[in-house]
Amino acid sequence: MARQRSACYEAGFAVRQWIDAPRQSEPSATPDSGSSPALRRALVAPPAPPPSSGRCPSCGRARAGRTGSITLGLMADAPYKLILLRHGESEWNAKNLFTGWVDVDLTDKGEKEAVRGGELLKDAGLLPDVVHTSLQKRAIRTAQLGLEAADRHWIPVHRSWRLNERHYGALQGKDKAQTLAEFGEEQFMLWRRSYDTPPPVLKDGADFSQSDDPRYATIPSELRPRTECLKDVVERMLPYWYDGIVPDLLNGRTVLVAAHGNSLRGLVKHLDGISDEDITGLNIPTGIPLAYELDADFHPLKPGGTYLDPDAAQAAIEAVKNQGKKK
Ligand SMILES: O=C(O)[C@@H](CO)OP(=O)(O)O
Repeated sequence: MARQRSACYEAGFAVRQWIDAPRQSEPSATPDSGSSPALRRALVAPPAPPPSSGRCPSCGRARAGRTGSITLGLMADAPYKLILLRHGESEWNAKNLFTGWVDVDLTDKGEKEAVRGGELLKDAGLLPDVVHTSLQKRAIRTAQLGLEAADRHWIPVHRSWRLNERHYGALQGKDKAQTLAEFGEEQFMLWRRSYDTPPPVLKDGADFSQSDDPRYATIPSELRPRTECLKDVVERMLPYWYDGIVPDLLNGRTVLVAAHGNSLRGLVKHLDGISDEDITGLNIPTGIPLAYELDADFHPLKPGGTYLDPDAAQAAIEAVKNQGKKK
């Protein structure tokens, strides 16, 4: 897979600078706050910067450096632990329908996959400290079932529409095999897997539109998707990666992201630096945790991460790939 790290990496560097800066809203720790001298030094004194930290390795621009921030004592060292989990089989996965933002539930099989996902986490000793999900039932329930199985049902939960499945536009509710037969393989694959060709727009108020769904009422109209290609998903997901998830990683938390086939494809593309061409061939299986260890610049130590059940993942990836061909 070709690595491609340009605009996104730049954005990461910019956000890293923001993260490194002192935050107005956090309580300030001062030398008078009653802590031990060693703790006070750790909180207040800037650490000696590592030799390579003066410049961004990608663009050569000067780094901001971590100076005098009260977050210093809270920063954890890499590697950071991140687990990605696609929801278990949904009712519309089972029916082979384009789903997108339609809020369908898990099937019995999907519930079992979610529980198994949690058991895999427990067996691997990879216990999440915090979970991030979309606003969609299939991801929310997968996270709950998986965390119960791992005995981590009590950890903090954060949800964002930015982790939602890709909005499938006017294809939402359509049968994949019929769509393939009607439009031909080339058009079908362009809509389904190309990086930058969205399906036709789904008009507000049409069947399977979410225009009146109260959970999306606070998204400004111009940001609310009516169709999306993967590029659109990456663009709306990355702000949440940087603002919602990266701070948890920096604080040393093991982070579980329970989301969807295409929002996770977008995140994997970003993490692994996969090119726009190569991402068309990447499919994510339902219910099998994908674990990453990330270095200080949030690059995977092992490209592609590690599926906790690699054999099952391989079989499930093939099944996702061939979905349109199902009769
Ligand atoms: O229909 C959908 O929303 C997605 C995920 O189930 O399908 P695909 O894998 O075809 O992108």
